[in-house]
Amino acid sequence: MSARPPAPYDGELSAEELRERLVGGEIPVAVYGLGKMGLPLAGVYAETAGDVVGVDVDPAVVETVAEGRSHVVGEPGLDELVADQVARGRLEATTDGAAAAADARIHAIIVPTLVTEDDEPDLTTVESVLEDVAAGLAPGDLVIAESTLPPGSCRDVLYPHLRQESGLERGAFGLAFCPERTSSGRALRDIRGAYPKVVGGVDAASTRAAELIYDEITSNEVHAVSDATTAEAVKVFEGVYRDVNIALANELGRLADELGISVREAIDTANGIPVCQLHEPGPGVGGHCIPYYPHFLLSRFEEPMPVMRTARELNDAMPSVVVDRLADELAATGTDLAEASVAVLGITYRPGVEETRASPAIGVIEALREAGADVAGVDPLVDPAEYGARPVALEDLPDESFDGAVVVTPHEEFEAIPWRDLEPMVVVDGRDAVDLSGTGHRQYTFAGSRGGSPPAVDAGEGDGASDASESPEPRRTDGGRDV
Ligand SMILES: NC(=O)c1ccc[n+]([C@@H]2O[C@H](COP(=O)([O-])OP(=O)(O)OC[C@H]3O[C@@H](n4cnc5c(N)ncnc54)[C@H](O)[C@@H]3O)[C@@H](O)[C@H]2O)c1
Ligand SMILES: CC(=O)N[C@@H]1[C@@H](OP(=O)(O)OP(=O)(O)OC[C@H]2O[C@@H](n3ccc(=O)[nH]c3=O)[C@H](O)[C@@H]2O)O[C@H](CO)[C@@H](O)[C@@H]1O
Repeated sequence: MSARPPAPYDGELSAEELRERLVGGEIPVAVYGLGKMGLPLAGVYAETAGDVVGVDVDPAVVETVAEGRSHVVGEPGLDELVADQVARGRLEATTDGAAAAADARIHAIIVPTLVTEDDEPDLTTVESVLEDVAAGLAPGDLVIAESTLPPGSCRDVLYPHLRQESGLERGAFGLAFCPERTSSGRALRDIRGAYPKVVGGVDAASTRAAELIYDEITSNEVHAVSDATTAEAVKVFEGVYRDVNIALANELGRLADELGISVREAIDTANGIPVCQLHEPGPGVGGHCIPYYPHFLLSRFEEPMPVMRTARELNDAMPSVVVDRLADELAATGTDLAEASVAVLGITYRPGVEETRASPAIGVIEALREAGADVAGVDPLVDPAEYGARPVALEDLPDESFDGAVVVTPHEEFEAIPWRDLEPMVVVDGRDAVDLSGTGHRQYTFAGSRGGSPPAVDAGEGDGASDASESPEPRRTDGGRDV
């Protein structure tokens, strides 16, 4: 039986030896999860370490990668990287996680960590990967968790689970939390070094091993923190910061009508000093990062967290806020929302990203249907029918006649919408993404436009000139739900 490859954790290798073995392809790596983040990560590990097996439970994903193709859309450079690394035998793919674990010495976990219907962190997917890893774990191995986790998970869940299932003693293998600070659409750039890489181990040897490995992966610095829990907190804090600040922007955006200004213009101007970094108002917060991370704290600890809780509730209410604005604007034209036909433009949570988890469009569709409206959906990446909206192809929009539209996620394909050819309607633009001046449509831009127009500008006026004295009656600003 051939000797096992060098061990990254047990300290037998000096720092220099570990680096040499890693870049020399002598330390096999398994990456569990080949999704929007996992496939780019596996590709970068392959270009660095040269002996990588990607594991995924989806046979279609594995088949695609094994053929040297990427199933992830909208990631510059990923198609070429996967094709090159697979062709050179540096990257393989399998559904057999236990077999991959038996051969690997580094085990990187990057599968989804979501929340249950009760907003409890859901680690079942991570735990299913732990079963595979434990089946092949050997003394000296290093396990790296990249999936975002509630603080304390490596110490209290992952490490005990791995010890119990593998039968290995404490100190026989390493575990470090090394969060993915990556955004869809720029994953390779981020993983290769856009930001410092944070690493934190369950013990000093785990931190050391992770530090040495990521020093080869990233061109940026590697920031070793005190322990795994600190590293887990860093990642969750980044997300919570964003959720709370988006909520603040949304709360300010809702004031635009009563202020009679463009809050977006005011935010852009206020952000002209470093101490102020207000975020973008919008129709809500989607994706499987930001809406979930606050629950990794809210559900786990006794200390009251009113700011995070209120921010989450406020962001969750935003789809109803924009639908209320549509109802008001339609009423101003004599149309009852309950009798209206409405197109929802953009179902995914961000432009160009094929992801609908927690997308604000889902809340907008639900609120429109609850109001009795006839709801259509337009999206180049997903089928609106799967989200309760009648699918309409972008090119068929001129053949339709809607009373209203809500711009939720402005895919770049929407720049081709021939607004002048569409029947006049009320358009609620949640992202300040369209300029309908002179088109005959009645536009309401949530929080106003960057150009300085307040939210409600009749297309006929064109320049949006108005002041508070002309602003409409103060509106109910909580989406019909007391926040
Ligand atoms: N997407 C982002 O912007 C982002 C950014 C930073 C961090 N993250 C973290 O990375 C995690 C993964 O994100 P993603 O966007 O790659 O998710 P994704 O949904 O795109 O991909 C997850 C992949 O894991 C596979 N999978 C599920 N269960 C598995 C199992 N037991 N074994 C092996 N594979 C399994 C799925 O088939 C899928 O291909 C997130 O939950 C988050 O914690 C995501
Ligand atoms: C490494 C990692 O975990 N990366 C995550 C990833 O997050 P993500 O891909 O989930 O995308 P986000 O950009 O956070 O957007 C989430 C939702 O919030 C809406 N939004 C956003 C900003 C704003 O000012 N106003 C808003 O309304 C937006 O429309 C969307 O629905 O990248 C972010 C950096 O881009 C990171 O910070 C974030 O940790």
